[in-house]
Amino acid sequence: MNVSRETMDRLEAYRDLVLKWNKSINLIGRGTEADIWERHIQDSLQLLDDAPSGEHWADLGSGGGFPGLVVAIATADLPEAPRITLVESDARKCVFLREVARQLDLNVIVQTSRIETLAPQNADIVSARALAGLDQLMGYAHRHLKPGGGCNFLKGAGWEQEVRDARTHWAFDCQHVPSHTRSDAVILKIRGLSRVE
Ligand SMILES: C[S@@+](CC[C@H](N)C(=O)[O-])C[C@H]1O[C@@H](n2cnc3c(N)ncnc32)[C@H](O)[C@@H]1O
Repeated sequence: MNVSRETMDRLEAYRDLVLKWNKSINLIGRGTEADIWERHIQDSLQLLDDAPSGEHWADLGSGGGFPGLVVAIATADLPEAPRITLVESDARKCVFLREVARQLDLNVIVQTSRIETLAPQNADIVSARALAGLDQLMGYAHRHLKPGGGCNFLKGAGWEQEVRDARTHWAFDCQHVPSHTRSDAVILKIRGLSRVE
């Protein structure tokens, strides 16, 4: 996707910080370092279609910041950049996330917390990648979504079965968009999420 020179500079600075900190904290798999641009950054940028200005976006289990911090960087220059909350239980990863936000001057709040115990975030959009199966993910997201809000999940192979399984406990509309970065992956856009009684 096309991004401005300023955004590209920030993304490159973020990439360098991930690679530097990855020597001491497990932010991304070592085997994916050489491929960080496509495998992690471009992968996360795919969610940008759903980052309208002025909204609250909560990214669950952010790890090293994928996809939430990438969305924050790519929207930083919008007149009303979305407010982005990164939820991560690992305190060391949160130190990293805060340091990136400070260095790149991002509109980001980092919550060092388990998703299940954090006060409801009332988010317009909830995102996650590589966190949990869809059924469990919906339980996490439901707690933090405002009425009418939606979920954008990056999902790998097996996503169709996950959607079928999740329908046991959840009612929802689901659109899937094929990933540009991985042939077996999709972006799942979930709307109208409610618990099946
Ligand atoms: C496999 S990593 C994925 C990280 C990132 N989303 C990515 O795709 O690179 C999952 C992350 O979620 C965090 N996590 C797992 N369960 C959590 C929970 N219940 N509450 C908060 N964070 C959690 C872990 O500490 C870890 O950093």
